[in-house]
Amino acid sequence: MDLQEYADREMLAMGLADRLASALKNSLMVHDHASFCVSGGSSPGPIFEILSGVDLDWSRVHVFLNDERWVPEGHPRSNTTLLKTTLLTGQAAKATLVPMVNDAATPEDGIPALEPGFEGEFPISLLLLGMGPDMHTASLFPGADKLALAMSNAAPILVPMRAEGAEEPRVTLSRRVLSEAMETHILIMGDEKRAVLERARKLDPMTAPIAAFLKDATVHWAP
Ligand SMILES: O=C1O[C@H](COP(=O)(O)O)[C@@H](O)[C@H](O)[C@H]1O
Repeated sequence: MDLQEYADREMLAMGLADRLASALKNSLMVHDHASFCVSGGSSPGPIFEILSGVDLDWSRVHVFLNDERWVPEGHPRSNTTLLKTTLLTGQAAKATLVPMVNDAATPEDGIPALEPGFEGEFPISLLLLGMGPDMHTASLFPGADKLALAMSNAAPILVPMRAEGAEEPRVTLSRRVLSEAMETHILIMGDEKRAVLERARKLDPMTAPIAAFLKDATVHWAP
């Protein structure tokens, strides 16, 4: 694991946005499109806002989430709404969004129509992950009902997930497709998450799902 520390959150947002933009440009030099898989939640908004103004060929970038909360678009907890309002505006409005939610009643009902949208997106060119204070990443929550399936080598692309720590049913990309990404960055902020990450490094991925991604990742942290 490579750790990149920043003096504050503003420096982190600028530094990480710059790293992600460079990685996308490099990927577009050698591939017809870049698949950019991003986290949701409360942390990445400022990075997305900076990235949305970067001049690159967004028309060749396919953007999708690590995971989604099974809520309608426009809901305050919708990761898709976060993406649409912070990243997919300005220059980046030309990017293609691969949907991770639809109007089916449950993730189980919705997944069959969503999975074909991911054809041609793997391996992921550039992966941005977050981490919750319970060591979950994407919607790979410790103790979740389908965690064993989602962490297995035989996992499908998308896995429905329910967990005590999650407020609503979720859909998540499986560990298999996330861990094959060409380049991985992890965003964490605050002393609590830093301490949690240090603990996670010593644990197995079924207890600390973020541990499955640390080996080849760059972790970006600010107080
Ligand atoms: O629920 C989620 O949580 C994690 C961490 O989010 P944060 O609010 O603590 O930054 C996020 O990476 C994931 O995409 C999201 O669905």
